[in-house]
Amino acid sequence: MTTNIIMTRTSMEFPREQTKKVFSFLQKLATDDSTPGLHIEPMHNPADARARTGRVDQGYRAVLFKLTDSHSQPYYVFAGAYPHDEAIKRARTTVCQVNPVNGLAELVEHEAPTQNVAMSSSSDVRFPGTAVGHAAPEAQRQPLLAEQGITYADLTDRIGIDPAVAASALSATDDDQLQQVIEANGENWQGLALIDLATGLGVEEVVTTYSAQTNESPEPDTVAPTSAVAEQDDQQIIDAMRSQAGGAEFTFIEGEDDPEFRRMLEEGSFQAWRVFLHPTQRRYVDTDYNGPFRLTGGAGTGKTVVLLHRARRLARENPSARIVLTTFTRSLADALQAQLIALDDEILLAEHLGESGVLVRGVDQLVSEVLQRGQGEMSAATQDVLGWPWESARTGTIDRTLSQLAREAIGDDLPTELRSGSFIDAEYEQVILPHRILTEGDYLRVRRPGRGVRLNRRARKGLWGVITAYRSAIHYGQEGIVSFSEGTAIAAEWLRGRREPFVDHLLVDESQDLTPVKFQFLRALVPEGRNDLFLAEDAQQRIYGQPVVLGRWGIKVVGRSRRLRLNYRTTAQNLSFAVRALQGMAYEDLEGEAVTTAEYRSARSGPEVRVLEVGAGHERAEEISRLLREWVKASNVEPSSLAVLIRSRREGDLLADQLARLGSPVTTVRRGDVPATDKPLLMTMHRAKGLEFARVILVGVDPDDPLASMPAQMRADPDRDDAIRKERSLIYVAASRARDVLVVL
Ligand SMILES: Nc1ncnc2c1ncn2[C@@H]1O[C@H](COP(=O)(O)OP(=O)(O)OP(=O)(O)O)[C@@H](O)[C@H]1O
Repeated sequence: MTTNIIMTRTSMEFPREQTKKVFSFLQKLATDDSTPGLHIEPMHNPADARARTGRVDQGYRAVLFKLTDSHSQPYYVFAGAYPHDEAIKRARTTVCQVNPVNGLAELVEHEAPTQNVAMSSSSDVRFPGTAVGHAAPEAQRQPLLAEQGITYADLTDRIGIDPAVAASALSATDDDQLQQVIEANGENWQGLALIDLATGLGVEEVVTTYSAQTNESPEPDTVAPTSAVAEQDDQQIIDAMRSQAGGAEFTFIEGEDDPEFRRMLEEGSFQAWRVFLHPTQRRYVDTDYNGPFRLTGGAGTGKTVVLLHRARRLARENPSARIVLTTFTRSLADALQAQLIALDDEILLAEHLGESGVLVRGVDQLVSEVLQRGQGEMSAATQDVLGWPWESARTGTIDRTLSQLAREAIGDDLPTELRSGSFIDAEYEQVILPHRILTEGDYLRVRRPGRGVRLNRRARKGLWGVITAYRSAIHYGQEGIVSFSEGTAIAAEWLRGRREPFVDHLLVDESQDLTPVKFQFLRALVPEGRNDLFLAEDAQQRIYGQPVVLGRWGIKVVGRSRRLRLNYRTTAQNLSFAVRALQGMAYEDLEGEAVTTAEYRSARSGPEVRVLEVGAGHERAEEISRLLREWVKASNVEPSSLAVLIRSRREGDLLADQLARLGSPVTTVRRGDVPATDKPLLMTMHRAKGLEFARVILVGVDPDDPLASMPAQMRADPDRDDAIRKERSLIYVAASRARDVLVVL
């Protein structure tokens, strides 16, 4: 008989070489559970009579739970594939149930996790008889959770955590110990709830997050918590798994034709992010907001994943909606589009502004399209931005740039330290363009909050002289050719004057890198309303531009902005190395609020970050070549998931030549897409933004001095504090690209 398969979030984590066999096993199981060779067998003396094992190959077994619904339809919960003995042990000791406290479906180990976590003798927490460990010298420290006032009863009676797990968790005195408890218990909702508590989330909020009721099941009655696990019938468990809250851990494969199943078999891989969202991520995907909403979160917390799911949700709800998904650059937008298709290959993609479906483009591409649409109608907009009426405008290369003119500025009105290209470009983009300043008088009066350097009257006059020279250069240059930032401001003005909007819902990734004119443009692109603007940002990953406060540029965020805290990408070791680069530096988000890293956590652990001291030049290239060869040989990593990240393009080109000569050729990634390749990748740290790799070699970074790799000319920037902030962010961005292994040279 055809069976339904229910997959669990962590069930797909088996060695790569088992993938084909496991998929083939699941395919046969979905067709008929009596297929010869599957060997679906019950257990001797199991903790749960529903437990079964099935034969994947000679040495591997699948762990399953067989449920039968009220129409006698069979369901198999696939709980993973393991070497024979481990599979038997897991099948005998795991229970499939509805948690009696919170109504969530779960697979729990019946035996207490045996943790050697030290228990504090000074704790006033009462542990049950199964408590583990004894007071060690180190245990004089306060247990981590008790320090926040969290009690055993909070964990077990209010949140629903297993008593033995709660006891072990309460005795952990630091993050590492808590991590051990979480890993020993299998990566389930209980671990996620403990991570949330450790990041400072209150018990009440954790109760709300991990509860079947508060996550609005479509049929709340059917997933009501039961008082006795023994009374639960299979239908109850199936309903709990099918509820919205259950979707964080369980997914239903409805026969062989199920699209996710089909793609899993075709692609030979299973991607958890497409299916299992953290309850907090799910909330930001599904909630409607009356106005702009801002989602913040550290590197790898799944901001992009939320945006993709949200775009799909909006598109499914209203197929005629015009949805735009945008980000800082064109290549990141291309990557977003590829991920969107990976999430849903049937999604309707739009080609142009104003079409139904999801249009995925970089902000500059959107600006170009708007300028194109406005041909012949731009005179009011160009008048407001540049001071003369041009019917049309398009972006292009300006003959005499601001930087050149600043360097050439004569006379003593412009102090030498302000003759920096990056400073005057920033002044133009951050102050002059967004305020639409057209005269010296306006510039002398304008307030410049957020700009690090104060300017007196004389300096402002000097700078205005450069701006005037620049604007005459464009005026007398090729008519209608403007820079990208000018084009963005002009497009924003033109959109403001139009009645017919092009967009219903706008979703923006990497918002921290956008300039004020880009925010003005985005605000003008979508009319105010329900689900109009959804911005994802991480202030600590800002490696371009200047700090921006949204409210100043017409974007009024609705309610309190929200934060994702759980890092899905990197191991705890890599994350902790990455955040070290930010220490001692203050960061503010798009609403001017301070950002800290204290609450970031990773659910996975891995090897320590290796820091190797090697000389520059040939020695360095040899070390990298040795590491890459070693990694390529390891059978479980694709060469293209290995990356070498370096500070400058010039250094990168040199290194690529050296590596080729040493017999370790790499593919250098410049602008544009990441090419398909069977070689390891080499790129600048800037270029790696938004990407991720299994293993990373970070070249030329000193962990004790994150500014050591900062180019000399940047140290001389008049806005030095901000340049330093960005340099630290760059190391944070680069180091947080590594999923499993990070080596720093
Ligand atoms: N619910 C989830 N289940 C499994 N994996 C997830 C989940 N959410 C995110 N991930 C994975 O975590 C990684 C980081 O996700 P994503 O790129 O969305 O994070 P981000 O916050 O946008 O990161 P960054 O700001 O560093 O670019 C990806 O590999 C993604 O697939």
